[in-house]
Amino acid sequence: MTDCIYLDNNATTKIDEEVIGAMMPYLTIYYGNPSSMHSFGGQVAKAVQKAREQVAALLGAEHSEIIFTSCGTEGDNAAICAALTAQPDKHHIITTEVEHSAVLNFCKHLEKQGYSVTYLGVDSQGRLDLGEVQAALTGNTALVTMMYANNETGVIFPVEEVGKLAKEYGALFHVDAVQAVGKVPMDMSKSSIDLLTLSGHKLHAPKGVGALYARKGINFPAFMIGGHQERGRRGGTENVPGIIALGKACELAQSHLENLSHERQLRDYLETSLLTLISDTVVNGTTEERLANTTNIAFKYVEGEGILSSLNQYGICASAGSACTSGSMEPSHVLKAMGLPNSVLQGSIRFSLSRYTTQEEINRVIEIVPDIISHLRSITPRIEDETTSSPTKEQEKANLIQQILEEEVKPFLAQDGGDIDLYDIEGDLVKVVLKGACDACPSSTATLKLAIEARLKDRVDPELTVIAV
Ligand SMILES: Cc1ncc(COP(=O)(O)O)c(C=O)c1O
Repeated sequence: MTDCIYLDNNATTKIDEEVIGAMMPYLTIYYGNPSSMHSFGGQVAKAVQKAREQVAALLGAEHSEIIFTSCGTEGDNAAICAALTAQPDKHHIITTEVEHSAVLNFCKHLEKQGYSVTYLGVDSQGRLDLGEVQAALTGNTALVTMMYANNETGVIFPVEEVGKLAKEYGALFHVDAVQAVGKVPMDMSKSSIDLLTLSGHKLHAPKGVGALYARKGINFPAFMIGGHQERGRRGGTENVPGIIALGKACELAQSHLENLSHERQLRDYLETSLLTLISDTVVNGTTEERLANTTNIAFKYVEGEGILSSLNQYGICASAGSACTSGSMEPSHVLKAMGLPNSVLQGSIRFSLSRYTTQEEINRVIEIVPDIISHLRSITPRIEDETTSSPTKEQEKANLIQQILEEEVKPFLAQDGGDIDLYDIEGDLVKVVLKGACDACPSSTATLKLAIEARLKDRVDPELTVIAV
């Protein structure tokens, strides 16, 4: 299928024709290596430099502050690593529960390495509480990392205010702006942001290229260690065609920033029409601080998967939950963090528009969706909100770990006069404080840790990690 009504632009975007035109010669004619000493490579190095300036211009940054990467995930991981490596004495990170997995899963990984991470929640509108950010900051906080705009709801966080708070506590501030760049004007020269990630395929450049902004003066140890490329901050021969494409895409995005009313008007028309025509329909996330191209609508009492597959039959592409989690029946972690009821969690669909979306396409969607919803509501059992919430998989896992620690490990330790003073279960990480006979000897603590870990891995989940002190 090549011809569809594409309303899934937060997942990826169509490559702009001008972008293709700019990059093609670097796939065919100008294939030199920018590191080469000869002029065939030198002209490519000049083109890469121009692209760097185009990216910098969109961000209001200096060209030396731009590091090319392979994608948003790499940018997020590299920025977080750099911030932590630059401050080896600090071990605390603040992030939010609604991040993309590129940040969320990396933070979970860092917890296993011994970092402590605070995951800030959001309210039912997907908004962050600045008071909670302030309360979480300490002198030990190395980094605050959060998204500019949410990929599922489009809700925009007050990043400048968060950055100012982070500064007060001497913490670095990284922003995952993968969804925001090209949709929100930015000026790093006046910003409180230290590190910022963007990804080419979200702004009409190809997949496989991205960029990271690192404020001048920030110690940025290399994430990928190799050659001297990117001023020694990211080794490896550059993805030249991708970089040229990204530069052009940023130039085009900059000129389009003034025309975002196109997406906004179509999005508002789509949203208002669907809410008016279909009963039991709500918008997820605040409609105040929100990306112009995104609407996340809950069609209550039906399954999102059913809606998507019906839309697909009409050639309409949308999304239920983020692209990386769709395919599983688990409701979106973003909507769950907003504390929304089951009926809303199940039937939520994200429509994300672009500058290519037309009025005719939106009219067609408005024509089709009410029929789809009324048909699905007539043939499927109504999804009700639970009065008492059943435990999630995470809760079930935590309950089993608790049971094993209480009923098996504690009696075992007690045989030698030992006990567990405290334990804490956070996802796949179990922290255990041993006491009594066990705390006298470090080697016996290490042996007990291995024994507890082996039992939990065997009985609960092989991914579990135990820290015992
Ligand atoms: C907010 C956000 N951050 C990071 C990423 C990851 O970007 P990439 O797909 O380029 O790795 C995405 C992709 O959907 C995203 O929406």
